[in-house]
Amino acid sequence: MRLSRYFLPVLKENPSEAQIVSHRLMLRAGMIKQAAAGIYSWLPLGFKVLRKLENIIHEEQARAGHIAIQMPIIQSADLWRESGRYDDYGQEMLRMKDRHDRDMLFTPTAEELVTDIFRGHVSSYKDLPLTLYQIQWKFRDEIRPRFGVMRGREFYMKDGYNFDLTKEDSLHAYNRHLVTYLRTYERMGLQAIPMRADSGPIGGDNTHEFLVLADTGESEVFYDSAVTDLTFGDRQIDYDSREQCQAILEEFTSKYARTDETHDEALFNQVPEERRRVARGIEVGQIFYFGTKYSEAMGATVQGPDGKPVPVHMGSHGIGVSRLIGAIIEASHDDKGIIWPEGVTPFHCGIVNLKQGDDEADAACNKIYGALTALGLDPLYDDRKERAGGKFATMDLIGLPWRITVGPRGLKNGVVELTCRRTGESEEMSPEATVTKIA
Ligand SMILES: Nc1ncnc2c1ncn2[C@@H]1O[C@H](COS(=O)(=O)NC(=O)[C@@H](N)CS)[C@@H](O)[C@H]1O
Repeated sequence: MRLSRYFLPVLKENPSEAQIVSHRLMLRAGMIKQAAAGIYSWLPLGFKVLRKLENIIHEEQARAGHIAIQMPIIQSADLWRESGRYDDYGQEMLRMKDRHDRDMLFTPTAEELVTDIFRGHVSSYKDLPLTLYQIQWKFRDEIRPRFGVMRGREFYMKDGYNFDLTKEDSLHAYNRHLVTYLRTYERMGLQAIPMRADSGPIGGDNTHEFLVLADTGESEVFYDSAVTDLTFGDRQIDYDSREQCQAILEEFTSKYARTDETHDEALFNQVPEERRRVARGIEVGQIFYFGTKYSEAMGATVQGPDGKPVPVHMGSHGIGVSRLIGAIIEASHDDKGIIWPEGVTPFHCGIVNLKQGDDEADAACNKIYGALTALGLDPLYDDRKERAGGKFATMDLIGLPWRITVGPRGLKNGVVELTCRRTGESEEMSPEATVTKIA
């Protein structure tokens, strides 16, 4: 992309309404623009990152054999009356009436809707196991939306729902989701620690939240520091193997790690004192097992092996996709701006022309741009007639992992400068060498 033809409305000043660094940087880098309290327009740079996160989530859900669907964002209240949640859900639910005066609502989550889809089409245990998921906008009328996309009212969520014949089968689905989440977050450059949590309005008594440690996190967490040494890496897991998925659950959740809602001081004191940590975290996902809570209420049964109807065992599993962008920035920034992990960066590298309009410099930039694009990499070429300092400041602010700086002086010696955003280190090399180095 050439910056002269892009739409990147960066801000020079820190917006006064931003209280945490991710909110401040998302506004300054021209990623979002507030449309109303807790509701944002996603501008090109932010929207590009959102789609990168979506792609990673779809890949990891497919790897686990979960099937993508798309459910509506406006739902009928009737389904929620069947489960009894229409009244229970409280003021967070945005309710409305259509022109025929029918009660409708803006989906805060979709257990009822997906159960209705299931009960209408699946009737035999032979069709199980089945996990359906979507990545879809949600609305929760938070009393105090704040911190930008971190606690919005309209937000983007991956929500997945598993349907199984027995509790054991459903707990395997739970473990399988834990495995996919560990790999998903690591691919985004994050360490998200699974912690015992409270199930809240979703229900059930078995749930883990995934938290990214951050001083600005809304959740208070208590954990054994040994959990921060755990990494999933590129393990090859057989997602159908109960033993392998159970072993991952035990490896990543046997040490003490809990949110304040489930914290147990006595248990915590059994952790060696030098390993006890109290901190704050950002909840970027949660997985639940809630048995037959919705299937019994809504008559979602299958014919069991003995021919008798069995209400299916279910769980639901969410990832806060828009919140993740804030979490990644909280975990990866410096005083000059964002530092995108390579797996989620909006552009692979920036190209800065120090003398736009100079034939040799322009030709070199176009050549590098063409070579990177031919390799499937996505460069952002700052071809504006702007002084170097302003171009560097923009590149640092938007946080691309690499910057290639091209100027007439360097070219006379056959070199350009390659700078790594994370370390700030620069190295002179030939234009061809920079392409090879960052490909
Ligand atoms: N107000 C909000 N703003 C941004 N992200 C949110 C908000 N509320 C929840 N989330 C994100 O959405 C994730 C899933 O939400 S949840 O309530 O825990 N789970 C569910 O809704 C389940 N139905 C998952 S299918 C949370 O872990 C969090 O990362």
